[in-house]
Amino acid sequence: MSGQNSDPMVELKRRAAEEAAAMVQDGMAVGLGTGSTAALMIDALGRRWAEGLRFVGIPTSERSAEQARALGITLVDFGSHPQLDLAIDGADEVERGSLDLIKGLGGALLREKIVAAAARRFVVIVDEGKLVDHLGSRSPVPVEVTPFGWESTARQLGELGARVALRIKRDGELFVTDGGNLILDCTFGPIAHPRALEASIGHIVGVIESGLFVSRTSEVIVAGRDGLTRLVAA
Ligand SMILES: O=C[C@H](O)[C@H](O)[C@H](O)COP(=O)(O)O
Repeated sequence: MSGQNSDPMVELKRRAAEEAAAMVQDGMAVGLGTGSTAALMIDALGRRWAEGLRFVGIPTSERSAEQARALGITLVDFGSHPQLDLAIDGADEVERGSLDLIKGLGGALLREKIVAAAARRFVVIVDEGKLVDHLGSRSPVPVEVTPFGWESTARQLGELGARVALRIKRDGELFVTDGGNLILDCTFGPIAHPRALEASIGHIVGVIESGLFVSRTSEVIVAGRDGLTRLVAA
């Protein structure tokens, strides 16, 4: 994930990632997101670590833990750090205005949501293609469910109006999360009331967590062709 890339959008994402990484200060406890954009941010933090910055990180996935460990970053857990100063992560969709999110196309939504909920500030880094007027316009809502009874859980998600697909990897194997669970990708189309939908999904037995992140975002750094824009929730 590190190194230079000639794709101009990757370069812009790298700048957004560096801007977010610059928010980390000595002594902070920092949530480390998951995905291609978050990986650029962890790389940027690795460079700052090499220059002498010292902080502790809680990773949102085994992938991010491995990357951070390889860079020498000290990792901790919630036992010693139940509250974080800052969490930085990517997203699959960002709703203009509210800055509500869909996350979890990479399958890390549960740990990401726990980390975001534990952080005083939650900063999101995306390219401009992730901005939408209504969540669900392009992305399904990933829902993490227990393997036991997933078919029944899927049926109930379908009753909320979703087209439900069990996530399968390219090699044909089941996608299993870091927590040993399954993902149901739920296509609702444009979502008029994300908060109500998040609550309805959360009430279904067998659901562990959904990828709807409502009222959690402090700031979004958007990488666009015209440069970086910082958005704060309306
Ligand atoms: O589970 C994955 C995460 O929610 C990612 O933050 C999200 O999928 C965005 O990833 P990327 O930066 O690779 O588009």
